[in-house]
Amino acid sequence: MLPPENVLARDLTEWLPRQRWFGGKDSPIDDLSIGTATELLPGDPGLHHLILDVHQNTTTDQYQLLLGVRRDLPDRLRHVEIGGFPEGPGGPEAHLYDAAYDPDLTRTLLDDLAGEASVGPLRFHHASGFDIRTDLTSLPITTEQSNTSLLFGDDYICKLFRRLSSGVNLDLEVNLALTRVGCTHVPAVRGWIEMDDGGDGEPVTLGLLSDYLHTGAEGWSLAIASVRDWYAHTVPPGEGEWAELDASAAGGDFAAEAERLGAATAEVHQALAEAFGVATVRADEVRASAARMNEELTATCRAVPALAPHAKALTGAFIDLAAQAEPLPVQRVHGDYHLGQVLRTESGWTLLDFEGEPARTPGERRALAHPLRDVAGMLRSFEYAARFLITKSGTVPPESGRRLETRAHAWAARNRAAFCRGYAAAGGPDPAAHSVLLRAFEFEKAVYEVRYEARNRPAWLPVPLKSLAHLTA
Ligand SMILES: Nc1ncnc2c1ncn2[C@@H]1O[C@H](COP(=O)(O)OP(=O)(O)O)[C@@H](O)[C@H]1O
Ligand SMILES: O=P(O)(O)O[C@H]1O[C@H](CO)[C@@H](O[C@H]2O[C@H](CO)[C@@H](O)[C@H](O)[C@H]2O)[C@H](O)[C@H]1O
Repeated sequence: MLPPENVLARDLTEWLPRQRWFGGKDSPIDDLSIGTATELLPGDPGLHHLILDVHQNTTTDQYQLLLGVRRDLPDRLRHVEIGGFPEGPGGPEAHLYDAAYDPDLTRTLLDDLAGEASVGPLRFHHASGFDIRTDLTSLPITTEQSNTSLLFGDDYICKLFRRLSSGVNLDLEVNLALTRVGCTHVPAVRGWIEMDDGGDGEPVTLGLLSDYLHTGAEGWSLAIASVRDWYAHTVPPGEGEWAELDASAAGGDFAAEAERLGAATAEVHQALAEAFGVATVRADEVRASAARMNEELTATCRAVPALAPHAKALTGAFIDLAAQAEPLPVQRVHGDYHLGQVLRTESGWTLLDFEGEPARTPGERRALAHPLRDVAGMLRSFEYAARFLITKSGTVPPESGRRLETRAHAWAARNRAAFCRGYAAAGGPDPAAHSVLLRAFEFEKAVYEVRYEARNRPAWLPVPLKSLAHLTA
């Protein structure tokens, strides 16, 4: 049983803005209502699937929540408690909580996927001919995420999309299409959950079950380990400045991996072109894109004044793009490409999360783009990795800021070059031959990052700002 809608809506309005994956943190919630409520498991504990309609300013976003209801809430679930009902002097009789963290309830998802269940408006599917194991216990992963993913044993990862959009989810669509054309750089899709109608006749994807690559190491962690080694690599007495050190001599050099990652990226771009086709944008459309990049810059400077000192240099890159505009080939791309979206397994690099940037509209995320847009995303990520330790921790050697900055720059430059080399050698458009386009894409992404960090992780804001200070100097 659920509490009255107004009580539930009140509790959720208070709880939602504190969630990492909530995309509307920069303005208050004007109204919240329950779009659909579907009972997936009756009893105590009980499981309900909710779609929340969240109204902010002039927009309404839909979020998905698995709501658990228990009479007694064990301590292990206290941190995900949302509220309780009915309210009374003796405390609530039942507790409401985020059921993604409750393995007693999430096993229902595997049962429903295995059985291709239909429950109310929810449809569960498995990949044709694949038998889903149902004897696995879930564990939520703890990385920085826009969605919530559950590990089922060592076998599967189930991504539950938090903010929903109408139509087939990009991640599902792209993964299925890449698998169809034989691309081995994505994990196999084993099942998905969708809802009949998002209000406009289109289905809405709610979840995606894929093979869990349990031997994989995240690109971000590998890169950070390499940067740490690079900072710890000390100069033998009397042998000069850090800047003169040979980065290849430091333990944990990442350049060979960066090069292989560049090659895998080019192969995925070719597979995306094969699966979805290639189009051409006219020169005037490229000029319009450059103008949009600049408008975004202006708006972001207004929202985050710390960006303003870099505005002139950024505008210069967008003006150069407009001035040299020519027709460009465009295709489906990753759209939010960074080191947290790639896993190194024993057989090579795997790409994850084709959903595009969470702060963009569904239309913007699906838009075709020149493949160097993804290359620019990864170059930004090398900048982030190089500067993360300087900005975020006090554990780096006690050297002066200038020397650390020099060292950060050397790591980023080495890995940027290796990635681009691998990308071009594997048949991608040569980044060196498109420097104006690449710079504009990189600055566009940096502007997005400044806004993203200001909204979601203010403590990270100095990371893109410091890198911009360097790139625009
Ligand atoms: N198939 C997989 N195998 C192993 N780990 C995965 C897999 N898919 C995702 N992950 C891990 O989960 C993290 C978040 O996944 P991602 O799809 O990027 O979620 P989000 O859209 O919420 O950012 C990844 O950075 C990776 O560490
Ligand atoms: O992975 P998501 O699809 O949720 O992407 C969003 O969050 C990312 C951070 O988790 C953010 O990426 C930025 O930070 C990364 C380090 O954490 C860095 O490697 C990226 O280069 C940087 O852009 C991403 O921009 C955002 O859309």
